[in-house]
Amino acid sequence: MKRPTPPRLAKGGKKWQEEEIIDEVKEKAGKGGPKGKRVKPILDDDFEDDDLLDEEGLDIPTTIQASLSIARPPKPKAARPAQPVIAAAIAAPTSRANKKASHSNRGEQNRRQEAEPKRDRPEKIVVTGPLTVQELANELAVADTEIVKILFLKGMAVSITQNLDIPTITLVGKELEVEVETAEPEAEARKITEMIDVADLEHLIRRPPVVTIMGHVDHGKTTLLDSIRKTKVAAGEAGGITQHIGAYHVDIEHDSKLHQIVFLDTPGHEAFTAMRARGARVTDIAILVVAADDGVRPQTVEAISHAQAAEVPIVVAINKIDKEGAQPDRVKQELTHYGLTPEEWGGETIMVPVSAIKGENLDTLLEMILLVAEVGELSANPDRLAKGTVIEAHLDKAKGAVATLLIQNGTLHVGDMLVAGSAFGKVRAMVDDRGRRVDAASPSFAVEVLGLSDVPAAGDDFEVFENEKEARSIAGDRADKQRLSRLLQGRVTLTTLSAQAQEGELKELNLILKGDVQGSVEAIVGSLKQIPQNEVQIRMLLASAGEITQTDIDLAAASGAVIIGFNTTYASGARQAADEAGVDVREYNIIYKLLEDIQGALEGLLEPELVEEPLGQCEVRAVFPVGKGAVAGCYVQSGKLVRNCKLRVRRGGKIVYEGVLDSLKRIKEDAREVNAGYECGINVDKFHDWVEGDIIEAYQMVTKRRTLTLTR
Ligand SMILES: Nc1nc2c(ncn2[C@@H]2O[C@H](COP(=O)(O)OP(=O)(O)OP(=O)(O)O)[C@@H](O)[C@H]2O)c(=O)[nH]1
Repeated sequence: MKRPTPPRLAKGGKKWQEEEIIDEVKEKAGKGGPKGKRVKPILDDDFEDDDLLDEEGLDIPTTIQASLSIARPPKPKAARPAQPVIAAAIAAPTSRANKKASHSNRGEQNRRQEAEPKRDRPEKIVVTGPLTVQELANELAVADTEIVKILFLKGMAVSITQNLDIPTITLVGKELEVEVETAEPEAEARKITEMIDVADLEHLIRRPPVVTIMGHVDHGKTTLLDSIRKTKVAAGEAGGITQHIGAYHVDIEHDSKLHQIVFLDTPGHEAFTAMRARGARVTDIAILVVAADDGVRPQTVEAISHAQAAEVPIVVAINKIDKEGAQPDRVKQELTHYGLTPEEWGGETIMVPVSAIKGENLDTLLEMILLVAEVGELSANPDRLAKGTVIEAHLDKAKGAVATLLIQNGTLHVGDMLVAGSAFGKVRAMVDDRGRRVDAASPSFAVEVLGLSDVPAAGDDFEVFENEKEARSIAGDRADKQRLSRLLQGRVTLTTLSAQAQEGELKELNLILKGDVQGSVEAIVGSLKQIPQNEVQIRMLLASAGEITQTDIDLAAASGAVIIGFNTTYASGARQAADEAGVDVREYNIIYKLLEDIQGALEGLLEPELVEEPLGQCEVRAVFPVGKGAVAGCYVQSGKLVRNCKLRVRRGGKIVYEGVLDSLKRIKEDAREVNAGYECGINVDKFHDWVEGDIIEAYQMVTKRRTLTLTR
C-alpha cells in the first residue's frame, strides 16, 4: 500500500458520528492536553511515507492493524455541502494578522516569513468551516508539510491543497497543542442520529450512555459486568431474581448528581457487530477489557477493530491488576500499536486499571464512562413517540413474542402502537431490567415488551405510531421490503463493490485479511502496498494470522468488507455464518492470484471510461423513398448492424451524418441485428439524404474498466 487509507464513516448516523468526534476532540483540546508529557514524538524526523505500514505491522507479533485512526478523512463534498469552503477567523491577534497573509501571494509571504522572525504559534484558533492544509498551516504558524506529516501519522494521506474538515483540523490542533474552537451554529453542532429528527432539536435533553463490554476470552468481561451490577444494583431492587433482558442500568452519583449508565450485557462484540451489520448503532461507548497479566490478544485486536470501524469511543479497563503477574504498563504499551495511546502518555484514550473480582477502581471506570459520555453530549427528546432498536427477541410459549427494546429517542408507554422490524402490535406490558412492571421507558433504557404480533430480529429498529392503521401499513411495507431485499440481497463481494463504491469521492475497498502465518500476512500487506491507491484505496480493517472466525464475518458484514483468506481455513460455523450474512470470503493459496483479484476489484472501483466499440460496416446499395423520408437498402460488409446502435455515414471519406440507427429491417421484417453478408433496410429518423455508395459505420459506446499499473 502506498499510503494508509483514511478511515471512513459508517453509513448510518454519519452526521452524528462526525459531530461526536468533533465534540470529543474539542473537549479534549479544551482541556489543554497533557502538555509536555508526550512520550512519543509526533513528528518523526526520519519519517517516511511508505514505511508506515511496515512500522506498524512488523512491530506487532501477531497482527497487523493497517488503518485504525477513528478520525475522518477530509471529504468536503459529503461532509458538509452547505458550509463555506473556506471560513476561518482566529482568536489570537497575531494569528489574525497572519490570516491576511494567507490571502496574499504565497511566494511573497514565504519571503516575508524568511525575513521575519518565526511567528509564535497561537494558543487558540476559531474555525467555522473546512480549511486547506495550506490555510491551516498559516493559522497555526507551522509549515504545511508538518500538517501533512501529522495527518499521515494519524493514517490520513492529504495533499497541501486538500480541504480539511473540522474534526481533522481539531486533530491537528490537538497534536500541536493549539485549541481549536469551532464556531458552528448550535443546531449544527448537535449530534443528529437517524433516531433524532430536526423537530427534536429544540427538546433535547441528556440521556445516559449505552455501553458495551468487549475483550479477549477470559479477560474478565463477565466478571466485570457482574461486579458492576452487584455493587451498583441492590439485590432487592432486582426483585430477588436475576432478570436478564440483555441490558441493565446502574445509578452513579457523580458531581453530586445521579447519573445512569446502561450496559448491554451481551459480553463480547457479537451483539454489537451483528446489530451494526443490520445498520443499528446502539453503543455509545465500548469498554475494552484487557487482562493485565495477559496483555493484548487476538480478540482484543478484533474488538478494537470493531469499535473503531463503528467509530465508537473506547475506554480501556486494564483488568486483573490484583494478580501477581499484572503489568498494566505493558498493556498500555501494547495498545499504542493499535491506535490507543493512554491520556497520561499524551494520547486520547482513557485507561483505567481495575480488578473486576475485587471491585477495585470500578467507580473510577464508571466515572470515566460518564466523562466520555459527557463529551459525546448524548441526547434525546423524551417528549415524543419512541424510537429505538431491538436488542433481543424470542418467542415465549406463554407470553408470545417477547422483545427487549432499547429506547433511543422518545418515551415508550404501555398501550403504544409499535412497529419493530416487520412485526407490529400494541405494547401490552413492559418489564424493566430490574424485573419491575413499568408504564413508561425513557431514552437509553431497555425494556422487555409484550404484545408484538411476531418476533422481530435483534438489530431491527422499532418505532411508535399514532394509530394502529398506520402501524399496520408500515409493518406491511417493511415486510415487503424485507422480502425484496432478501431477493436482491446486497451481498458485498469483490464484484459488487465496484458499483457500491461509485458514490463519494474517496473510493475504498474494505478488506479483512487472514493468513496462515504472520509472515505471509506481512508479505501480502506489503504487496498490496504496491498497488497504486491514489484513486481507490484499500482499507485494511484487520490483517492477522489465524482461521477465519465468526467475528471476522461479523466485522465484514458490519463494515461492508471482503474477507481474504490465504492458506487458512474456517473456524467451525464461520462458513455458514458467511453464507448467512452474505459476506464474500475469498480463499487463496497463491499470492499473485490474490493480488490480481484485488487489483481487479480496485479497477472496478474506478470510474469507467466510455469508449467506442466498432460493430460493423455496410454499404448503401439502393435508396427507397418512403413517405417524406427514405430507407437505405444496404449490404452488411463486415461485423453486424444492431437496432438502436450508433452510426456514422461516410461519403467519399467525409462524414456526412452521425446519429442513431432507428429502424432495421430484413425483408420487410423488423430485425434486432443483421450480420455480415446480408442485406437490410435502414431508417434513420433524422437523416434521409442517402446516396448509393455511402458507407455506414455502426458502433456502440461501452464502458471500459481502467487499469491500474503496479508501481515497482
Ligand atoms: N484475579 C482476577 N481474576 C479475574 C478478574 N476478573 C476476572 N477474573 C477471572 O478470570 C476468569 C475469566 O473471567 P470471565 O469474566 O469469565 O472472562 P470473560 O472475558 O467473560 O470470558 P469469556 O466469557 O469466556 O469471554 C475467571 O476465572 C475470573 O474469575 C480479576 O480482576 N482478577
